[in-house]
Amino acid sequence: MSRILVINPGSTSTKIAVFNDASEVFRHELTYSREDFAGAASIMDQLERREADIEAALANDFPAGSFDAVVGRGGLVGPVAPGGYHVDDAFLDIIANRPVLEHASNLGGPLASALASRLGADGALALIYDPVTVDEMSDVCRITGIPGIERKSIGHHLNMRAVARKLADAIGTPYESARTVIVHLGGGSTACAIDGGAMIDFVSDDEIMFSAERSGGVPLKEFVALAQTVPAGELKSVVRGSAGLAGLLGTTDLREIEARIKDGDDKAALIFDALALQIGKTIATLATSLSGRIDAIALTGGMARSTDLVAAIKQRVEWIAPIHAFGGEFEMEALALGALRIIRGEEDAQLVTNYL
Ligand SMILES: Nc1ncnc2c1ncn2[C@@H]1O[C@H](COP(=O)(O)OP(=O)(O)O)[C@@H](O)[C@H]1O
Ligand SMILES: CCCC(=O)OP(=O)(O)O
Repeated sequence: MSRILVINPGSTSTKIAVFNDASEVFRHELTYSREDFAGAASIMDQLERREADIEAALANDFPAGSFDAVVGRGGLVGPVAPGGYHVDDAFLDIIANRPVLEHASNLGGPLASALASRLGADGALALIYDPVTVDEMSDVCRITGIPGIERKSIGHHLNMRAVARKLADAIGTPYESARTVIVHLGGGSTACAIDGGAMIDFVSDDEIMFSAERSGGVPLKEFVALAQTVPAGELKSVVRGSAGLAGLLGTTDLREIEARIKDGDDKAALIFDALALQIGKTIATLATSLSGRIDAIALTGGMARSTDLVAAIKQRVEWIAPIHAFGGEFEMEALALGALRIIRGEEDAQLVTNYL
């Protein structure tokens, strides 16, 4: 039996789980407020506190030597192939000194490395799996109208690939030959088109659909004008954090918005309709990348738990292909199963230096 520690750092939480082979035997969520990290100038400054909290949460049940592998969600390391990666010095150097973007998932690798040393058995692996910057985009999908600006494949690859496999099972088509569109709907929303097992096109959280707290795509002329009025340090929060449902309706909680609609709030109803429309437009865009030949579409992430939102999206785009909802995320399971395949030798863990 192999024992695997799974770590998933988010902006306000660290989710941890322990798996004995493929069976989850322990799960815990450590939550944080803004004040907890008030003294942390960068994401990496949160490392010590998060590491100590994970060790404390595991101390009673899992002493030093307990784990064969520690696998983290992460991070913005740069364009790499899908799969598992050793968290080695080169990986840690990139994440600490030149990540693609500041994001909580950058802590996944450093936490996996530190905890494999402290709690791992002899030779325990420190891994990440399907990092946020997996890139399989086809060349034609990268092009924009501005020389030097290319579209990027940055988002929820880990959950999307796990859901794509579930979708393939649900429709009875091998994952490797299914043509699907997968949409992750959460704090940030991203989406991809899959053909031949590869994510050949990818829509990031700043391109089309807005989400709970991110802007999606906006008219550039308006944005350039706005950018001239906002201090440089505050611009990021205009598109990430204070945007989307947070900016439009003052809450990131879709359940609260649905309650407002039931109470007769017309503005909430309009924004909800716009949310479904923008998600539908994202799906239609990716349908074009698959030349319209699509077996099925999957909706996942927290917002895919909303039956009303799923119905509103279906109404817009079910003409493209059947739509399946997989509410929530499957990241912990995906990380554990990826690590297990590596421990069993069914898959090789790679080195980021092979790509970067
Ligand atoms: N049962 C539900 N019904 C409607 N919306 C939900 C439900 N559960 C979660 N959500 C919404 O999903 C969004 C958060 O998605 P999630 O994937 O958990 O986010 P994160 O990106 O932070 O992990 C929020 O807008 C939340 O209100
Ligand atoms: C940075 C890309 C991945 C992402 O947006 O994750 P969250 O929605 O968890 O912030």
